[in-house]
Amino acid sequence: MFDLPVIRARVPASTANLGPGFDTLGMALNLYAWIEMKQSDETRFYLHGDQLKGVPGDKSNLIYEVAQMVFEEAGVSVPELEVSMYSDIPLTRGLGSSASAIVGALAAANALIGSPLSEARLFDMATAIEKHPDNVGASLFGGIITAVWDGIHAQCIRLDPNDHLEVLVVIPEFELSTTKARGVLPAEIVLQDAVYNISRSSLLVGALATGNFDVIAEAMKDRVHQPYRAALIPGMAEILQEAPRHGALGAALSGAGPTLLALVDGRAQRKAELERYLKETMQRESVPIRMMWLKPEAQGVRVYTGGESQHSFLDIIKGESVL
Ligand SMILES: Nc1ncnc2c1ncn2[C@@H]1O[C@H](COP(=O)(O)OP(=O)(O)O)[C@@H](O)[C@H]1O
Ligand SMILES: N[C@@H](CCOP(=O)(O)O)C(=O)O
Repeated sequence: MFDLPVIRARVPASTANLGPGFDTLGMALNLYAWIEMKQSDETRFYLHGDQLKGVPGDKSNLIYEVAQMVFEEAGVSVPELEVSMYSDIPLTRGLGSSASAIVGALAAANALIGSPLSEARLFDMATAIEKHPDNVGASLFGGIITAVWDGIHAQCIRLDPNDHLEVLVVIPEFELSTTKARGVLPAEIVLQDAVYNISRSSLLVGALATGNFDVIAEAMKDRVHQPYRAALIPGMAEILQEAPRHGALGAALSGAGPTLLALVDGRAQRKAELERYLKETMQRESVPIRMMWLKPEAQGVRVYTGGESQHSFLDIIKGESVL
């Protein structure tokens, strides 16, 4: 019965939209979740680290549910699983924790049964579960992706991130679910706003593809979702407008928020100024935050197929070489 291998997967966090690319642009970040999955006689979850507090440790866990979708699709039965997980990706903050769980579960479950499903099929399934392709595409393929979904199939083009691109994230100490942040959006937008966003989103893809950073401040502006979501995040409207004056290439809400993100040219000398500006602005708004310098992650989900190890799961992920 227990003839299936032990699967370990490392999945990157992601930031979606990058301003104007609502539900289409995504970028993987060098912040990760790790999942170990194996067949078991009884379903058990081992959830490690501060970021997974409150996540269910039974069959209602998203990872178990998504893994079962893979088995069903492939026509195999693996009803009981042992899942260990550690994550550095904060939950419900706009850094793609749900996408990382979905992509990690899809990739691990598929590998567990010998990878019968193609990457393209996993992308379709991930998008159908998450409902938009931006985060899941970035976690699956890494780099920067520009994606479309027709309700059945997802397609994307992946760009290698420019080596000089760095990302400063400002993570408020409160949760904002994607469902709530989508609930404040209007059902329809006017033509001028559509043109405003299409032109900037296209410019941004061009800028990121060519390394022409000069246009990024303009290219990250948005009229489709951020103006509506700004009411949910004190300090956001000011930061999006002013961050370029303090050393950012441009700034945006990360995904559905509440995290704010500044793109930065790593060669610039104004990182301390930007940090100070962001900290002071959020302090003035009485919003506790933490800040993190990140880089775009070129690699998407990485899957390791192995056997039982004499090392503990946490030791294994700390020293990735023994994966
Ligand atoms: N490892 C996980 N296991 C189970 N559920 C998870 C996991 N990670 C995230 N989730 C689910 O995803 C939700 C957060 O998703 P969402 O509101 O889209 O925010 P985020 O921007 O972090 O993706 C959590 O409240 C939880 O229900
Ligand atoms: N395009 C989506 C992205 C949601 O990202 P998340 O990381 O907040 O889940 C949206 O803007 O609603």
